[in-house]
Amino acid sequence: MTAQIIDGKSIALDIRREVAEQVRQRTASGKRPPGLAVVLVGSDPASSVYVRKKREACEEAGFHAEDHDLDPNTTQETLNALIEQLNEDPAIDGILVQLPLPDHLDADEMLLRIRPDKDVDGFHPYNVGRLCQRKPELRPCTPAGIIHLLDAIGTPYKGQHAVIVGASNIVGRPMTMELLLKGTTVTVTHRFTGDLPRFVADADLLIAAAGKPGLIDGEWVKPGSTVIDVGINRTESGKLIGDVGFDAASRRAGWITPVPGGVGPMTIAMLLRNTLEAANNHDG
Ligand SMILES: Nc1nc(=O)c2c([nH]1)NC[C@@H]1CN(c3ccc(C(=O)N[C@@H](CCC(=O)O)C(=O)O)cc3)C=[N+]21
Repeated sequence: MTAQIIDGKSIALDIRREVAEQVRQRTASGKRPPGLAVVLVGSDPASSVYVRKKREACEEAGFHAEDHDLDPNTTQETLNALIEQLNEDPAIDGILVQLPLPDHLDADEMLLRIRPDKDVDGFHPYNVGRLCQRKPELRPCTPAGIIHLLDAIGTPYKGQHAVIVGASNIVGRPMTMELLLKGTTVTVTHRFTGDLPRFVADADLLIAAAGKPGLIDGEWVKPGSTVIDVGINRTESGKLIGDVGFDAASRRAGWITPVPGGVGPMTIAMLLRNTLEAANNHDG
């Protein structure tokens, strides 16, 4: 068996075109364009690449995009003051503070200060809680993007066993809630799970989000299953690879996402969607 490739890049482009069209309609009817503020503290090279991609996507969609590049030594007080200013700014619908923050800054403290209706990452405790309550408002971008991909291939969800590898706040935990909402049976594995191969072998849906290159041997994958690889790891030669051994996995799976060109572009498409949604909510 050879898995069919889930073309996240192309599905993401469709969404971006759709968002751009809706932005055109908004502005044609006299409304302001959606506004996104992207805050980057320091200059971690990987973060800079992602932030640049987000900013480019915003411009292409016709958003008002603001860059706030802060010094790596920025204090919590300065960051708090910037968030306060963006919370009050009527031209800004979404605030994204790129993670991870430098070690001296507290991300949880920062997230609490973002107005929940501007929290386009879906990381504020209010939005986390609403998703857990089964009443999602702004939803985390990567899990929402994965659900979009799974819907696109006609995933039946109910009666399926999803195994999520990695329990992070940005992917594993919200992904668990999204799949529960769909009626899937969910197992979350993490660094203390023994016998990972046993769980992987039972997964109809495998969501690999550990951020460890090649953690999952493709030979463990259940035949005919769907494999979603969220890992983005750069090898010494500069190549991007996921958490799953792609070649062996694609001989066994029914569907598989590539890295790059799978989940990554969907994350950005969902960020644009969330920002448009926030803008629509802000107009009344
Ligand atoms: N507050 C916050 N929100 C985030 O959404 C957030 C974050 N912090 N910190 C870092 C992670 C990572 N992330 C990615 C977005 C796009 C690609 C992406 O477009 N990847 C391309 C290739 C990228 C490349 O060439 O390096 C792909 O997979 O095809 C990847 C990763 C968002 N994140």
